[in-house]
Amino acid sequence: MTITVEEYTYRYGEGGAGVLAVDGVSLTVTDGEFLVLAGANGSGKTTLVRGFNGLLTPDEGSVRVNDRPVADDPVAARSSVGMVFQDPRDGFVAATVGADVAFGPENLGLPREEIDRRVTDALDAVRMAGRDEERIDELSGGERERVAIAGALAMDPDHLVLDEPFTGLDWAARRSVLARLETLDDAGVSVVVVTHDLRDVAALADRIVVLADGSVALDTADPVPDALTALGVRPP
Ligand SMILES: Nc1ncnc2c1ncn2[C@@H]1O[C@H](COP(=O)(O)OP(=O)(O)OP(=O)(O)O)[C@@H](O)[C@H]1O
Repeated sequence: MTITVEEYTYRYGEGGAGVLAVDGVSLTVTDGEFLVLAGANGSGKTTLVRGFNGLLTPDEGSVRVNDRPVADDPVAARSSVGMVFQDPRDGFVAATVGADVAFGPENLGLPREEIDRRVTDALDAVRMAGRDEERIDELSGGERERVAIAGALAMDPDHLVLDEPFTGLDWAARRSVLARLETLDDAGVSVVVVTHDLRDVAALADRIVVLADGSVALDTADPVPDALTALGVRPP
């Protein structure tokens, strides 16, 4: 179970004429690996991870998920790679918390009891237990982010990618989500967390990859604080 990125290059703009956002990145995320992808604003982190499940198609290079090219089977990639973005305002498909988290598992055609079990479990992990009936448009920003994380957890993906997941989360929710990520990681799920602040995740990370100007500037299990600072990343 791996995500394999080879020479991923992506340019924004009509026909790829604009900004070169990611410039030939190669990266493998293995089974049960906890990878932190860091880098200053605009270094290409989001553009890179959006290719992991086919939300973006690279102009050059390729992404394979579990040895299958994403371009050949984007539907398989989307169920295998769970993805959560910061400020998931437009990402909700239902009006209430429980219905939204249940939507993914329902589409997998799972039995009702299994769906209910996953929804309960995922809401518990983000400290939203018992709030199934609440309307998403009446939640705070951090609560909405927690629902989005629960939605990804309920899919039970092989890989979980979280783009700036902790920014809006209070300390209790943050600790709870981190504990769940650790459990999943121990169970063999690979976890990719995008951040420019390593304090929350340094203890869990197996490896830290730092992007600068769309390229890999650092790929290490044991980063030197000065090297991180120089790349615009706050050390743990
Ligand atoms: N929709 C877009 N249209 C044009 N350029 C874009 C678009 N999205 C991102 N870019 C540019 O691509 C580059 C990489 O952006 P990206 O969002 O991948 O960086 P990031 O590392 O995730 O940044 P941040 O830490 O701010 O989230 C930046 O120069 C950015 O201005």
